[in-house]
Amino acid sequence: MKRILEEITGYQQLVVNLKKQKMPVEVLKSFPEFSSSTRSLKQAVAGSGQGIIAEFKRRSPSKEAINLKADVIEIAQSYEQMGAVGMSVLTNQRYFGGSLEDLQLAKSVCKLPILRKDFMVDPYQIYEAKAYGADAILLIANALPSEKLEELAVLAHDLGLEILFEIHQAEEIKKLAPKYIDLIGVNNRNLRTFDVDLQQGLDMLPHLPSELLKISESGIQDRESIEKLIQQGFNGVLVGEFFMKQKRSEQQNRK
Ligand SMILES: O=P(O)(O)OC[C@@H](O)[C@@H](O)c1c[nH]c2ccccc12
Repeated sequence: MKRILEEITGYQQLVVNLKKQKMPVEVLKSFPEFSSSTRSLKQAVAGSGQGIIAEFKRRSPSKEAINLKADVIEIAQSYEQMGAVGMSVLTNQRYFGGSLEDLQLAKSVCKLPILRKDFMVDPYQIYEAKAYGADAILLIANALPSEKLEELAVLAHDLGLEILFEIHQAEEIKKLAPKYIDLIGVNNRNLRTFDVDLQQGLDMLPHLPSELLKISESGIQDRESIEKLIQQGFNGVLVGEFFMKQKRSEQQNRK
């Protein structure tokens, strides 16, 4: 599997090409969700003791298959029942087996704020996110130059979308002005090597602005880790594979 970050330049070209085949921004603007108000992920995390953002992903570049037959409707509803404060939906087909339709469905069957999890490289994707019902988008510090991050952040905020700004090293926080950051996502997974280290994320906490909400992302495989991360200062966690595998065994047990 090729390394994701190295592919982002190629990915940028892919989005530009797709855009040509896809609907114009004017059409996206006519989607009902485009003019509806957003649900705040930031407030949901701030208002909860341990803000669990539960992620929907069928596969991943580091693990391949996770839960290929997963049904987004069923999972969105069960995440809500389980007490998650938000849901993250992978819309990337190539690496994660997701789609914008998954996002749209998730939004329509639960009341949770929804994060569009994808590699955002072009303003078109921000319009798309809004049109398909996202309440927040992901921006990865390491993936783009500061000017591009700011351009995407300005547009996202103009459209009423919140921003989860993902970093893997403390100094990356400087790549985007704090006014654009609704939530900081500390990714425990190195996107180049796929190595996961929860302690590295914990060690970053003292170096991050105290007034911003912090989410620990990736590689969280049990309840104890969630508790530890929250106790030590994270405001929330983002968990994908662990929950998706639980759902897969529930599905299998029912058969
Ligand atoms: O499945 P995990 O290990 O719990 O990880 C979830 C989430 O953090 C991960 O999917 C992720 C973190 N940053 C990303 C950037 C793009 C795509 C996916 C991701």
